[in-house]
Amino acid sequence: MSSRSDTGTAVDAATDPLLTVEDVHTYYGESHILEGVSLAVEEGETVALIGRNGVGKTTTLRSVLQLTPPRRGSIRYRGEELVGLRTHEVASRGVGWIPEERRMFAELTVTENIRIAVPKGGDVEAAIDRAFETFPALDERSSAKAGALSGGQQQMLAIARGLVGDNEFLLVDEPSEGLAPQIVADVADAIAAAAEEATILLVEQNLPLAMDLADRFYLLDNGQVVKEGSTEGVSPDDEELRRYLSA
Ligand SMILES: Nc1ncnc2c1ncn2[C@@H]1O[C@H](COP(=O)(O)OP(=O)(O)OP(=O)(O)O)[C@@H](O)[C@H]1O
Repeated sequence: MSSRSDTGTAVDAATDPLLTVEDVHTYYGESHILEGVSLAVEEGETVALIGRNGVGKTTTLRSVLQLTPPRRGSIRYRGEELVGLRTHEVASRGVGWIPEERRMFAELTVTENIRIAVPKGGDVEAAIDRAFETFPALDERSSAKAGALSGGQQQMLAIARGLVGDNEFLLVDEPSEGLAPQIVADVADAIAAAAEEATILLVEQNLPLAMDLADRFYLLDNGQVVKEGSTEGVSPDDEELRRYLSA
């Protein structure tokens, strides 16, 4: 939509979304996994990507990161085309990835893990202080080896590492996977804290969690978006969503 200012100049009232995924087709070999996925994430939003196992949620994140480059379609970040870039080039634009397996250095301490996630030239001590401020539970375990942390604490550390990596946009894959319900609540708090600092595209099969954390959602099925909308007023018991999510 565009409007006119008093001086009569055309002003673009709508700004581009931070991330625009348009008609993306991604394959593993001959397997056509994403069959024309389109979605958008506005700056400051948390958007959930939901859907049952194997529908293409992780593949969507991998497509954005150019880990599995799409064969067709467009993915724009701040208006710039990402398709054709290398993954490190996407990362250097401020796009961080928190994969399901929560990559970290098990033999290093919590503090060391955060320290090495700070980009070259960054203020390491300030970044560590800020991470511990955002995630006090990590502060309490600062000298523990990452490998000795609980699953929930490891997830928190993975999110903290994503944030200190100077990322304005985080792709978070299934943070609640394999965690006990009371731990999931802590991880939800950590994501909510991260959402204060970054825009988030969150893959999550835990519907109540996704609805709680996200402003909007996209429901994927068989490599296509079949439903999207605001999470406001959507019940985690929503029958249609549940039907799509049950295996
Ligand atoms: N490296 C790969 N090579 C071939 N097929 C793959 C590969 N990775 C994923 N797939 C297949 O692609 C499809 C989509 O997988 P994807 O991981 O994107 O699903 P998902 O929605 O994230 O589900 P999940 O929660 O199980 O990860 C699945 O059928 C999966 O078996």
